[in-house]
Amino acid sequence: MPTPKLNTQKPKLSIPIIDLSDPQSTVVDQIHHSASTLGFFQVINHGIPMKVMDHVLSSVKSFHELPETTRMQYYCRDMSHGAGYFTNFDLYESKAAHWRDSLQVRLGPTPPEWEYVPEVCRKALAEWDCEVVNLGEELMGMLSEGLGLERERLKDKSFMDSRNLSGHYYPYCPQPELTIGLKWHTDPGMLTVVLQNEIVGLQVKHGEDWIDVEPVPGGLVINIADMLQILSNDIYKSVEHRVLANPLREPRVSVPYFFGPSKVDTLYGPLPELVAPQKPAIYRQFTLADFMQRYFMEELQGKTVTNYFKVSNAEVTTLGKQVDHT
Ligand SMILES: O=C(O)CCC(=O)C(=O)O
Ligand SMILES: [Fe+2]
Repeated sequence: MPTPKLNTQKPKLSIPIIDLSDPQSTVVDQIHHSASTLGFFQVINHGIPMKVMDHVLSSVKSFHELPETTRMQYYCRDMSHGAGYFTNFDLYESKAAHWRDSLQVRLGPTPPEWEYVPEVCRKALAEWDCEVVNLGEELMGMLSEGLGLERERLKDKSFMDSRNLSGHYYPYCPQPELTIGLKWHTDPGMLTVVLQNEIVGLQVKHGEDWIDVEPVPGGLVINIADMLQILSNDIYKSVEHRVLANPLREPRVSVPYFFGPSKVDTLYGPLPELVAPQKPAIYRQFTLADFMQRYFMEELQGKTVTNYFKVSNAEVTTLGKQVDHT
């Protein structure tokens, strides 16, 4: 009898789907587990009506499908009015061009000048902002609890008052293997909530593998970003992700909504509650201005920014303060 072949293939990992209508304590555990491992999860039964989600996706899609001359009225590569539209957002800096167009809107702390936001999207995006702010606070509350902190701790405005969204459009790419939709990166802020249509493309790094984030009807993708990894002293993981160029005729539409801090001169670092002599701070303190400057520098060099702010072994710290060896 032939010996049965050992199945050496690894089981296919998938991004967990968390049902927010499950009992709170289960949800907190599941969110804590996903945030500390893959750094990504999806939520369903989050309370945001499907109609609102569909409206956001369809209005973003409509904008990107307007005649070029109409779209170009909104073309703007800086965010001085709180809105911008650009093809290949990092065209002037990146080594590889991205096969994607993006509409970008800053929602907070200062609202956009709405006349600079494409008219077809105004209503849907304003409505989306209200819904996602609530969901974001809810999630932050549960992420706080997962760390054994007061529910309100991470909901603090100083961590989440910057709110931005992108309306990405990934059109059909004739040679998808030769380019990318969006290069690998980590998100700089605290937490990202991604609404995506039914076209797959987003992938998350896990070891040497890339895991597809399969679209789930009514689901929203949540990922931990760099600042939250740092604040949690590496308990939560900000994980690299990318989007493949779209090989399908149907466009891929996605709307990530980014929460983060906004005060450029406030000091950030691991929360003192999460630092103890046996759990020293992994990161030093820094200002948001330092952080953002580094984010773009490291990105250009193909590195993640969090490494840059790590305390070197010689300067192990306790209670978030540098230990003075002199
Ligand atoms: O398009 C997506 O699904 C994700 C986009 C993304 O990762 C980003 O804009 O940071
Ligand atoms: Fe991202």
